[in-house]
Amino acid sequence: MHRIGKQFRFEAAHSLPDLPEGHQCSRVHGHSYAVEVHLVSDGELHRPGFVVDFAELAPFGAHVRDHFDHRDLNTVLDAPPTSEHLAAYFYHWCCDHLRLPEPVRIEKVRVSETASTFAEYGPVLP
Ligand SMILES: Nc1nc2c(c(=O)[nH]1)N=C([C@H](O)[C@H](O)COP(=O)(O)OP(=O)(O)OP(=O)(O)O)CN2
Ligand SMILES: [Zn+2]
Repeated sequence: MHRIGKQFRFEAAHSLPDLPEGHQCSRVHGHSYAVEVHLVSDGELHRPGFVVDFAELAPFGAHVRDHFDHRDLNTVLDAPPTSEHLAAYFYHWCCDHLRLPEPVRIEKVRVSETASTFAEYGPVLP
């Protein structure tokens, strides 16, 4: 199997509802988010030796830039803007919008709010 990925970064604010009183994340605060899109393929490489050109992920970068960078994430997502909900949203966006040749698949999307945390979302493996 070949695995490739690309990282996208954006700055945004959020607050998280339904947390115990006094929890620091119930206050509005910001993160420098990192989003990684991971692709996997068990097919042949394409010249000059690509699973796909990383440039095929450019539409995702544009979506992140246009709709997430320097935004209040509570007004962007329909769900509380946790790392988990963001990872699921980005995974489904990539599945719906990226045109990837068979047998290339989106393995998972990983979202990090900080250098020490992450959440991943992808299909259940057989
Ligand atoms: N499972 C999750 N837990 C938390 C999330 C989340 O999205 N998923 N988010 C938060 C907050 O957004 C918070 O800003 C980040 O949490 P945390 O890394 O705990 O915050 P710190 O940078 O202050 O971490 P320290 O190690 O305590 O410095 C919370 N939890
Ligand atoms: Zn936060």
